[in-house]
Amino acid sequence: MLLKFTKMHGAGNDFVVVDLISQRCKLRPRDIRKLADRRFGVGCDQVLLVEAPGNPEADFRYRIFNADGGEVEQCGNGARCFARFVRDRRLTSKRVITVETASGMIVLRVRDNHRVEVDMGAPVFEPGKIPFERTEAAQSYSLEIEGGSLEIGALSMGNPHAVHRVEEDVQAVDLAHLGPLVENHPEFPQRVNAGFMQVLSDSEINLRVYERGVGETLACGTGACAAVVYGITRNWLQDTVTVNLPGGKLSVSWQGPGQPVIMTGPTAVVFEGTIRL
Ligand SMILES: N[C@@H](CCC[C@H](N)C(=O)O)C(=O)O
Repeated sequence: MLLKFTKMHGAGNDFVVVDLISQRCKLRPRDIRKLADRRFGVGCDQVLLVEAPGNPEADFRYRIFNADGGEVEQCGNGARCFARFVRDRRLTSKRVITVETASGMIVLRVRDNHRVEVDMGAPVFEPGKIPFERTEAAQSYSLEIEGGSLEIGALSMGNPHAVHRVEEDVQAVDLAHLGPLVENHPEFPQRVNAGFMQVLSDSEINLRVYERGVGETLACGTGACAAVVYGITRNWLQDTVTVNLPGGKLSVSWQGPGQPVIMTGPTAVVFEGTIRL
């Protein structure tokens, strides 16, 4: 089977985007892993599928697969690339696009200079909905790791996140070691994306994210939203924050509980291609 795709990235978080409206094809987990493979395939953190919506209120259905082949609920940087893709391919001419995801509807607003603003919806703190095996929601939790404890914030941005604040330079964190310990912690039954944030001021943070099903990424949009929300709930941050990630900058705003998180950032097309699966 020959599959057409577009390789894109948002602040270095890279994607293989596949239009399943104009071409018919059923991708199995092993096809996803091959597309994501940086040596034997195209290479990406996530494969994004553009499909016709099931819900009449949506313009498209947006499906997301991590590099390990698992389908997940949400991807913020991918959402921006999704908006650019459907406009570049003339699947829509709208600048405000509503998409259906596994965790509900999100709204994408196309701005100038290939930037897109995403309304990610409100963060969810109830442990059962993250899911996180604690009985009550708290501002922070102590997570047992290798006999010690790590203070984290835990919340869902449609997908699960744990965020830890470091006092030192975030580049000094041994993410290759700590990331998998947090990602696979038994109290997160569906695993978790693990963010490590350094607060530079009340409006700027540095962030590194070890993504569930991927490993360290150059940027994680939902991870940036989760870190800013956690920082605001702890009174470390004000309502609009610049997030510096290894691959670029995102802007995240949140007005407080029940309000949507708004994330803005860049999109880029790297190349288009065809692959035999
Ligand atoms: N890179 C994404 C998040 C992708 C999904 C994540 N790895 C998960 O398993 O939840 C983003 O930009 O949000």
